[in-house]
Amino acid sequence: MTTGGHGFDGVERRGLMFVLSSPSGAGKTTLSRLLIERMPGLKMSVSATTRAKRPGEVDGRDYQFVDKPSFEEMVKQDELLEWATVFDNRYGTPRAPVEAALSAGQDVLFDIDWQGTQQLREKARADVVSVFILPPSAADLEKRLHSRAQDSDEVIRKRMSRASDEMSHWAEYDYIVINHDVDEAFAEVQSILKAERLKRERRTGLVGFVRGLQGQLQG
Ligand SMILES: Nc1ncnc2c1ncn2[C@@H]1O[C@H](COP(=O)(O)OP(=O)(O)OP(=O)(O)O)[C@@H](O)[C@H]1O
Ligand SMILES: Nc1nc2c(ncn2[C@@H]2O[C@H](COP(=O)(O)O)[C@@H](O)[C@H]2O)c(=O)[nH]1
Repeated sequence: MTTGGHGFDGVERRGLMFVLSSPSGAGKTTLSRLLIERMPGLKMSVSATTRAKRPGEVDGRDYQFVDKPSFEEMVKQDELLEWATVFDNRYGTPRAPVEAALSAGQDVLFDIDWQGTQQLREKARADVVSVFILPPSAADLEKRLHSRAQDSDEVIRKRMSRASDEMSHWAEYDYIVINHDVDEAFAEVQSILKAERLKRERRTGLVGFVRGLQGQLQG
């Protein structure tokens, strides 16, 4: 995968893929929206899904809503960077917008499950930074799913019964954030992104930058 661009301090670096996963309702969407609003240079990956649109969701903004045959065609044409079946629906990451953003020097934010994260890691280990969001308690998780008021009791029951399964993958992630309070969890996730942007190994322009500094010192 081609990644490239400039850091905010003018030093070239490879773009990164910033992944948030969690059991349903722990707060990925909330934190993703804040990150996109407040972190320049970060672009949201809009997934394709076969699930029904929730009230208030907008096609192309929240998801690309597609039917099953269209999803299968995307898989067949290798248009998805990763895909998985989650809660009986298909979800996948369209490849082209991610590659375009990374090539343009942007970082890309993903709200995807553990299966998708594993697939991204297999494709681009060095460029994936993964964060697992945990709820403070099971009771809070259930309360959040109800307070979102967008899923039926049956759907919420299904999501609660899958939460333990999803959570069993926590140790595969680079960072773990417990979302007690949105502002605190946001500050933690933001710090992770800021620090990862400064990692030496993805700052491809550092050698030249330091040589330039040394030249100035000698000259
Ligand atoms: N720290 C928090 N305290 C209280 N409520 C929260 C907190 N974080 C998120 N919420 C609320 O919990 C609900 C679920 O959050 P959100 O939709 O962000 O979860 P999610 O992880 O994206 O879920 P899904 O995987 O189902 O898309 C929302 O109503 C959101 O406003
Ligand atoms: N592997 C992928 N998982 C995805 C993708 N887009 C979303 N998701 C995950 O699905 C569940 C349910 O989402 P919801 O919007 O129906 O509540 C959640 O865990 C998402 O992270 C994707 O492209 N690939």
